[in-house]
Amino acid sequence: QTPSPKKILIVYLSRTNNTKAIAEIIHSYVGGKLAALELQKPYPENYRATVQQVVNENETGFLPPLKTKIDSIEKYDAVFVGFPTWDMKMPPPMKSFLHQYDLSGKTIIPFNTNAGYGVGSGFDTVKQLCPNSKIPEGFSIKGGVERDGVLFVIKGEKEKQAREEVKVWLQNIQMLK
Ligand SMILES: Cc1cc2nc3c(=O)[nH]c(=O)nc-3n(C[C@H](O)[C@H](O)[C@H](O)COP(=O)(O)O)c2cc1C
Repeated sequence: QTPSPKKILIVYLSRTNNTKAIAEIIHSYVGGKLAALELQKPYPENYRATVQQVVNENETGFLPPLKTKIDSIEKYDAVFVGFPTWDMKMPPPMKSFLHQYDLSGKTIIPFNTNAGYGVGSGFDTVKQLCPNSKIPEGFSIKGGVERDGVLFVIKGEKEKQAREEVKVWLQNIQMLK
């Protein structure tokens, strides 16, 4: 595969590594820089406590401060943004990222993993928070079900299948020649 000539950044949030695995698959096709979003104050280990905190943050519109800093965002033409579905929405830390950096004029490409309920309002929120960006069709795939103790699943056969689906998607949105 010929990588796209664009300068690419792949930013992702991942708690149990499923979204990270998709980020790495995308990276294997398009190259560029990979960056994990880390928080100044990480979420609790406990799933239920995390869900409760996220529900509260969504209610109040709290944007958790990020530890991750992206150097010279202006040099990137295309920014992939990957996040799990949390509370059927975009997780607050990805909202922090999209608020903090000026992404106008860039192509912003969303991707997602979820427990089988889909992306919810996550991709719509990308459109709302990046009104001056070009936003191609996003990619979403079933990942883990932490509620039921199912954590990392993008491995083995599932990883192979995800790799094929990602390739078709990247071709459709013309990020792969
Ligand atoms: C706080 C929290 C809330 C979640 N809410 C949802 C949800 O509303 N719908 C859904 O399908 N999955 C939900 N999930 C499951 C994750 O989206 C799924 O496990 C995803 O693959 C995790 O990605 P990661 O491994 O990159 O962290 C939630 C997970 C967490 C931790």
